[in-house]
Amino acid sequence: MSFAIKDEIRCAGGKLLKVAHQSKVTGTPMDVNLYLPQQYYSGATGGKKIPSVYFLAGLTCTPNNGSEKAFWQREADRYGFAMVFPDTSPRGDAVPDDPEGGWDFGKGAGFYVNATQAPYSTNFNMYQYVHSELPTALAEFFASKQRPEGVGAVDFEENVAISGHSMGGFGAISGFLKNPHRYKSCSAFAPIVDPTRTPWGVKALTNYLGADETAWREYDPCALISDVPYVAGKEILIHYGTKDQWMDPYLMPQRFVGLLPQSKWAGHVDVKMVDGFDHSYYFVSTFVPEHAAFHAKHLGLA
Ligand SMILES: N[C@@H](CCC(=O)N[C@@H](CS)C(=O)NCC(=O)O)C(=O)O
Repeated sequence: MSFAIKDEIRCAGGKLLKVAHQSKVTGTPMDVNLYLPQQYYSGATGGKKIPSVYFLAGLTCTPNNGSEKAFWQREADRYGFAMVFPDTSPRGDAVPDDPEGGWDFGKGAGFYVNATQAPYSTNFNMYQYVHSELPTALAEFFASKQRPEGVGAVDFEENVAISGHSMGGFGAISGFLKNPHRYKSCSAFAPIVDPTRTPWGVKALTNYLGADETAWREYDPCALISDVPYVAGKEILIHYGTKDQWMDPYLMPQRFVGLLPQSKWAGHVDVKMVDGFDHSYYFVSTFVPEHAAFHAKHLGLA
């Protein structure tokens, strides 16, 4: 599968590539931003492939929000990992949107699930897109590219970690717990962890998966943290700001946090409440260095 490189921007010690490709699972063109760190260009990896961190953005976002405002790039250079910033939904005139005209569902709000309900099921297959089609497509594309002498190879499929913000934090945690062998580590900034009981989650899951709540369990962090057996060595790091304007009733971490001590993941999920921070990328960018160090450790870089 081929990607068109729309822009290649010098950034920190590497480059930010804005690319686009035709997705089979969404049936639409998809934009993706990639950050290739300085080690990619210098080849200074000791012969090892450069691992990747996937960052899933929140409601209303495109691949640009995370790559412009989260400041992952210097951290990627520090440890030597690539960043993948996918879009948050399929887009285009043929893609059905929120009939209510809201920004919390439809375009820009794919919730990283595979929709089963018409008319959304044709395009809104963001779970399969992010966790399967995109990594395979990136691996194939980079394998097919002629690498100049000394340029490092990137691992988009095996030595990989996942992170996300808000709706993207939900996508990162649910994707990680549904595939606990696939990602080395998971982190989230202000994630929606109780989607079956909070307005953004209920609206999205009803429309994408139907009114039968048993279908929601497949993606629900509260259900998954209780049901999924612990996998040795895996950890989840989560930050919330105490002044997050969406905390109540949209994010609502209380039930998830309350389930942790009895869960199989007890002791392996670190939820940090940080005083005075809100929901914005000022909050996200402040804690990206801590998340980068966490992922670097799990990716064997630190
Ligand atoms: N109406 C607001 C609310 C949605 C919102 O807060 N989105 C968060 C994620 S849940 C976000 O990252 N917004 C874009 C940004 O801050 O760059 C917006 O359009 O941004």
